[in-house]
Amino acid sequence: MNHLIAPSILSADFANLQRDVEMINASEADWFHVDVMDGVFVPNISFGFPVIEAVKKYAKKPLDVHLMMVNPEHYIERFAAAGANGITVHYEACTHLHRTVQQIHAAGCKAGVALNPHTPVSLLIDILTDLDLVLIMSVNPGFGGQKFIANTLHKVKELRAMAQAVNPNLVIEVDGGVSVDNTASLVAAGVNVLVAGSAVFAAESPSDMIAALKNIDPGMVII
Ligand SMILES: O=C(CO)[C@H](O)[C@H](O)COP(=O)(O)O
Repeated sequence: MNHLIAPSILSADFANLQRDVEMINASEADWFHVDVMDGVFVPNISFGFPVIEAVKKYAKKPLDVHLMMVNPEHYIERFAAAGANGITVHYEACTHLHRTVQQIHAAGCKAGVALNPHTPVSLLIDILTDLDLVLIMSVNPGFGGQKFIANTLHKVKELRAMAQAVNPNLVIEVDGGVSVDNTASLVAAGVNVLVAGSAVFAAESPSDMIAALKNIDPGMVII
């Protein structure tokens, strides 16, 4: 599949949230990426159900909800009810990851697992067939505007090779420091979904930047 773009509303202007949501609706973006931070799993607090419900009210594209929180299994059904189409939990936050993935599917959502930069992709081998998506964090989660960690490219390639045998339709997503400088390399390595926050919202024209990220040709890059 062609790669998808998921602008992260963490970087949106919350005083003008409806405007930013409508900009994404009208742009070439494919999904909305929604970052939930609890102040425990990550050293930041973002937003919860009311903001997701507000985005859902205007969004015309799927909501990809990334839970950076401990005990996500306590809240799966509420995130689904708030409007999530896909829910991603962290490997590092789930003691019973397989059960939590089943719970996400039972709530009617696509199921994803996120890996922090230090977590090897090989740890997912026994759950890969159950997943719709793996999110490889390319920064330490908690804040937008950080520098892309270059080792992410190796992780993407390794995961794509692992998935080829057991789950060739696995969606690989990357989040953190994504920009026009690394998009082609990431797509060439096997990424399907690029999350971009500050690259989009700090651009002079966010919708033009979304188009630029979307239309990069991975064939131009040798990695
Ligand atoms: O949530 C994040 C980190 O936890 C992401 O980095 C954020 O979604 C994207 O921001 P940016 O593109 O500015 O790195």
